[in-house]
Amino acid sequence: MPEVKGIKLVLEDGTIFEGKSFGYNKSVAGEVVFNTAMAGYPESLTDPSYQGQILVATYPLIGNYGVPVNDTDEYGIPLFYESDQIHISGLIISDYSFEYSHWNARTSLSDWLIENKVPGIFGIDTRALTKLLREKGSMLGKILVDDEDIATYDPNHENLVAQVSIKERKVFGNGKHKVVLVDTGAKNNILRCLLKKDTTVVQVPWDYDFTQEDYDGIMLSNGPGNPQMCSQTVKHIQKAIEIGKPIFGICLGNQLLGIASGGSTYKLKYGHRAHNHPVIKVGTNSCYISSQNHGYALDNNSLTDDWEPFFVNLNDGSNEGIRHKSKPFFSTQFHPEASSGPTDTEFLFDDFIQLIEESKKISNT
Ligand SMILES: NC(=O)CC[C@H](N)C(=O)O
Repeated sequence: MPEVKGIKLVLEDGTIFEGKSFGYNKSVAGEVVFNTAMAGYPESLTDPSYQGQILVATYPLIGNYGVPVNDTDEYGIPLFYESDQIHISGLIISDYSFEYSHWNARTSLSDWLIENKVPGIFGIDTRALTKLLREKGSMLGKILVDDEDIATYDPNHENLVAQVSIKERKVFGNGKHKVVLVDTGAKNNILRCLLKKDTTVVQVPWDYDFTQEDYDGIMLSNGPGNPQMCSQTVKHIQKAIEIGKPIFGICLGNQLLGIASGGSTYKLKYGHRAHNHPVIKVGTNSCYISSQNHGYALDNNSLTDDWEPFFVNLNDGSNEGIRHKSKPFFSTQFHPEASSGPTDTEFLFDDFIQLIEESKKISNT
């Protein structure tokens, strides 16, 4: 790869951070967001919810464990990645570890970024950058190589879900509960968690009318961008609400279930991207530490009469999930499948299967 004279991050407010390249030397534009997780960069970089975003890792040393081999499980699902490609547009870090060591490392983070044509900058004061993003909110930005300039790009004006969703219906496993996974950018760990529970998972594109399937439950996945862009998925969710079989939504799935039931969303100032967000289960004293990655939130006050907040964020009071007051529908804004992040709320997959079992019993009587 040709050497570059310089590489910099330019924010929409004009702030410039100069650094050194350790990825592919290409200029890109997108939304600049930060994640405070201490580990899990292979999972974050391949999370489809980051489509269109330039990611700032606040943990000061990145790259020390390389990136993993691309082995797959018995269903052909990658064991260590959340999708088949890198979804971030660029990576901004403080210190890059040129040495790496891990039992399953295949290559270095730098080589992986270069293979995938994704730029990376190190030597950035990520503390100063993050403080700025916290004060002013997430900003658009550009990674510029040498003296090049490119147009600004706001990913939230696009239907990013259509870019990352699978194109064809796909079936995994052969278990007793048939779950339709509505893929608006699904992370692989949602599939893995479902398949551990004696399910057959039918993964379908974001705009597919899944109500035509003979299913026991619906899983609404995570996904990138502004939830208001997914009106086609919302239309099908409204049909599924009428049908009445169990529905479980995660992250974008929470926002879409909320919109389908009459609620509204808004953009958070700088979003939640971390492994340590405390959420309280409404009506209890139970607090869970959760993995999160979202820039939008459902407005707790916009929920319609049949719905109530399920979880609330203990840092800022924002919505972290909803549930129907009488029907088997619930969702979370955080990631119970984690990957990476704490697995404390994975029990929600058991709750979902239990709802499926109860609903099957009722329809058999
Ligand atoms: N991880 C997700 O599903 C994110 C949902 C949505 N794109 C947001 O940023 O709020």
